[in-house]
Amino acid sequence: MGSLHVLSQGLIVQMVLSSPKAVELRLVKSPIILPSSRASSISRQALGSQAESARSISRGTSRQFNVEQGPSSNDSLLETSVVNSNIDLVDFSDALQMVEKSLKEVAEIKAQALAEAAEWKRKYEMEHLQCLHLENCANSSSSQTLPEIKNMANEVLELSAADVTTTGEQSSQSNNKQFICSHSSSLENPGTLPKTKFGPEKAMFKLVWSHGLHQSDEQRIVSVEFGNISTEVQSNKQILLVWETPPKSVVIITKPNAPTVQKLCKEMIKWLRDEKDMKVYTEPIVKEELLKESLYFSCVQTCETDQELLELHNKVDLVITLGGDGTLIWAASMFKGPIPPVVAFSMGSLGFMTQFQSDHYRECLQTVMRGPVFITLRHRLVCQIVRDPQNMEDGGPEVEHYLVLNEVSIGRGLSPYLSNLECYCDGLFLTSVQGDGLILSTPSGSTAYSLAAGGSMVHPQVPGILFTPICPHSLSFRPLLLPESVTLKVQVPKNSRDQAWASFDGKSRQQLSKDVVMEIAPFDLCWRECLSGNPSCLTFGLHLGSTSGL
Ligand SMILES: NC(=O)c1ccc[n+]([C@@H]2O[C@H](COP(=O)([O-])OP(=O)(O)OC[C@H]3O[C@@H](n4cnc5c(N)ncnc54)[C@H](O)[C@@H]3O)[C@@H](O)[C@H]2O)c1
Ligand SMILES: Nc1ncnc2c1ncn2[C@@H]1O[C@H](COP(=O)(O)OP(=O)(O)OP(=O)(O)O)[C@@H](O)[C@H]1O
Repeated sequence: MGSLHVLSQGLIVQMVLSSPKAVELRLVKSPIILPSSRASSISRQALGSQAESARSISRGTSRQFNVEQGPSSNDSLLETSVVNSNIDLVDFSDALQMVEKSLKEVAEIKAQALAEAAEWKRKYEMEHLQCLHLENCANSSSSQTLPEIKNMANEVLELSAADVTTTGEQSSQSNNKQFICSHSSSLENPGTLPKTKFGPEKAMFKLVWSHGLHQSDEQRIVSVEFGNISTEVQSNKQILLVWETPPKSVVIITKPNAPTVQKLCKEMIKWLRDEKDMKVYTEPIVKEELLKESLYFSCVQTCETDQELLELHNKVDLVITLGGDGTLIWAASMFKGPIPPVVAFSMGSLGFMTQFQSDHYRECLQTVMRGPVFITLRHRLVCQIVRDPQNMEDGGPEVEHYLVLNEVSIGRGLSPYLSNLECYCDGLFLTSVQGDGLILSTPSGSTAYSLAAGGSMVHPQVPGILFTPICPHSLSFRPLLLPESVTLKVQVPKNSRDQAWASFDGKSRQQLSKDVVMEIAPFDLCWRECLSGNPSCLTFGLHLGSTSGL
């Protein structure tokens, strides 16, 4: 059988492959320490002439070394064997590299297959859930629950997710980019648009992991299942949005009653229409104001009905906000499902989430429209208020739901008493909050009200729900950071002295009396959207820098 010599710390060890499964190690000469310079010069000289014979050894042919002759062997014999050992090591290392490369290829193919399988599973599950939901609807017209809302959202997605495929197959196309999703891969002929329910004006884009400078920074998606992406290592990467077809339509959301904002809005519309040939949407009230100024603005599109507003995400490629954080929150609240990428220009007082300078809007929009650009994916929470119909006096809706980008806050309102809120996490009793109230916040909202109440600042890429008490009475209660997968329930107990009030991103105050239950869960369309490759992806907070703002 074959034998291989290894020089290790001055010892020559012979590895003898005595049978296909057994390797025997023999110490054949010890200790011989060659000066490294000498050994390497011998190696270099010998490499050319010995290479072929060494290769034949590594291939398992019959060449043998004479070093076993023992102490009587002369120096040149030893040097030759050392040289041969080095050459063997080179070949051995080459072979190992080939094995490693093959293993990597196999792992990549496996990851692609897993991703594909998971996507099919996800589609099957979505269809299954849809069927269940339709059956439920047919069986009863009872009040909606949170999972039902999610199902409805999924239905919206399913409608939108025709003709799309996910990541895997494209990943080999680029050496330094890993696809998260694409929604153009089903296009057989790149010149034709896919048969989706989106208007032809909707642009195509894909999301890719942005790699660092080093090859070792590569991330691989190993599992793509029901809205969850698992990677081999934790993601610390920015995500790149790459346009596959140029964006063609934008909606501009403006802060009201601000003359500078109105002025810029007009200027921006003209630039987008005349120089970029873009379709521009605004809110109806903004269009009315514009038309008072000039008939030129009759080209501006708007959403007159609620239904049109619901479908806006299918029509626009970008959302532009002109205002402060409040305007960005307002823009988010307009979209009940996915949100197209948002470019937020700072024209407010603080502008924590509005990082683009309005003075340079042309350069900025040009860069965004050209792509690729970094994006931050931000999650929202869906909050549902469920009222007991028997205790309802005014015949209002039994179930109401709200989407928040920042937080839902529950407080004592004008009541002089401590508020008392029973909190459950995934159905299990968590705690009873006694104090001024409680804030349930997203990582985006962690820098807003929650921060003022002593909560931690959480980077938007860290998934979680912040559970922050407001002025807690008990010293034993502290802010918590919960996983984003949980569903929280908050209830005013029967023995509470007064009712509570909930507000959503600082708006839409709702009374929470003792019969009311409030459920809060992540509105997890975000990743799901990306994965399903929906062109109207819920990507949020487009930015040009390499860091996302905290
Ligand atoms: N004590 C407080 O700090 C407090 C009290 C009530 C509401 N708020 C926050 O105000 C938000 C509503 O904002 P608005 O602009 O419509 O109302 P607003 O006009 O009253 O502004 C509130 C302030 O909060 C800032 N802000 C909003 N979202 C932020 C975020 N994610 N990170 C950092 N700062 C943020 C705004 O820039 C603004 O300066 C609510 O969601 C709530 O978080 C804070
Ligand atoms: N398009 C809109 N329609 C109705 N209300 C809006 C609209 N845009 C913003 N608002 C509201 O106007 C208020 C002020 O807007 P915004 O927060 O953007 O300005 P600001 O307070 O000057 O800036 P900042 O939030 O950065 O301090 C907010 O409460 C917001 O909800």
